[in-house]
Amino acid sequence: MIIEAHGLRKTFTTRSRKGTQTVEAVRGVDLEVEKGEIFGVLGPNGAGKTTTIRMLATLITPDAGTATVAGHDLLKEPAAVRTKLGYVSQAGGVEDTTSARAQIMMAAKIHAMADPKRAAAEVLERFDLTEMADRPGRTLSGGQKRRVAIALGLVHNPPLLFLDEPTTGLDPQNRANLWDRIRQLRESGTSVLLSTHYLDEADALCDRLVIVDHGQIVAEGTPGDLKREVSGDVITLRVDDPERAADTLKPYARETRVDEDLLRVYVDDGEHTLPALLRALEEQGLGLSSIALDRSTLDDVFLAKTGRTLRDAGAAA
Ligand SMILES: Nc1ncnc2c1ncn2[C@@H]1O[C@H](COP(=O)(O)OP(=O)(O)OP(=O)(O)O)[C@@H](O)[C@H]1O
Repeated sequence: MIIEAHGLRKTFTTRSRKGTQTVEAVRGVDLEVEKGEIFGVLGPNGAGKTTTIRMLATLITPDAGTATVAGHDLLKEPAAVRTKLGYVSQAGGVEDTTSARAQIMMAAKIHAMADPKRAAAEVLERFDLTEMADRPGRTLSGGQKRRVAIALGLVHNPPLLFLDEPTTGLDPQNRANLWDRIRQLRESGTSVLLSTHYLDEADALCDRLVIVDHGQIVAEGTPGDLKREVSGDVITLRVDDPERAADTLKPYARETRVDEDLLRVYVDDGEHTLPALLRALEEQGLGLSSIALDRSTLDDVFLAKTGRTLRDAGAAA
């Protein structure tokens, strides 16, 4: 196990002229991350993902809880933990005026590496950055900057890398490219803990994940397990009277959910259930304007656990 955390908590108190405001950002989080896996923390904006990562990366101290990170006690041996991890923040931390090479060499020196020049050259090559390594940071594209940020986090070859929302703001091509690079990290033996509010990212990239909402874990497992737990298929119907349609279709479904004029029907086998559903609606004289059959997604898991979709919860799914 590369991370084992129990009961992590963090409350922020801010004081302003309007008074004191308290936010319980993380409310008792347990995490177990295996060596060599890509582990995801999926949740909407403000769910507590960054706070959780920052606690595990020794950047802020938990109010309660214990953790062992890369073999060291988080609270008693923070300096030792720090030598074992790379941390790439949401903002990325790439400077505008200095070159990627200079920034990475500086990071190598901070980590007291024997040959900073060589270490920088190696990691630049690994991330296909050699060609643009000597240009000022501001001249790099969004995708290139993100690669430099990850290279900065990896220059000392840590066994564990934290990536806070690594692909936010990237176009689809750069996202796919970064996903491949994160997978390559796993292949080279690096354990990765990443946060994301993208369902497809968690689904495509993570070996296991937790879904967090309001500072708590609401579900945990492999993407496949989580989706199976919710149900096999989702039939989404646009009907005249969704509440009455839900009552009509209940006998055929594991679960039904009404979301404004949409009715979601969770079933084991959509293809074979669909004809019976259509007959039942027709018998009840319920008008139907559209129908879709999909495999359940992680958003259905989120919906089942929290009563909201990730989209409703404020994330760009
Ligand atoms: N330093 C701070 N002071 C006060 N409140 C904070 C601080 N840091 C985070 N919070 C609050 O704690 C809650 C959790 O924030 P956090 O950044 O961990 O969420 P997140 O899941 O990473 O969200 P996002 O996806 O938007 O980054 C939010 O309500 C946030 O406003």
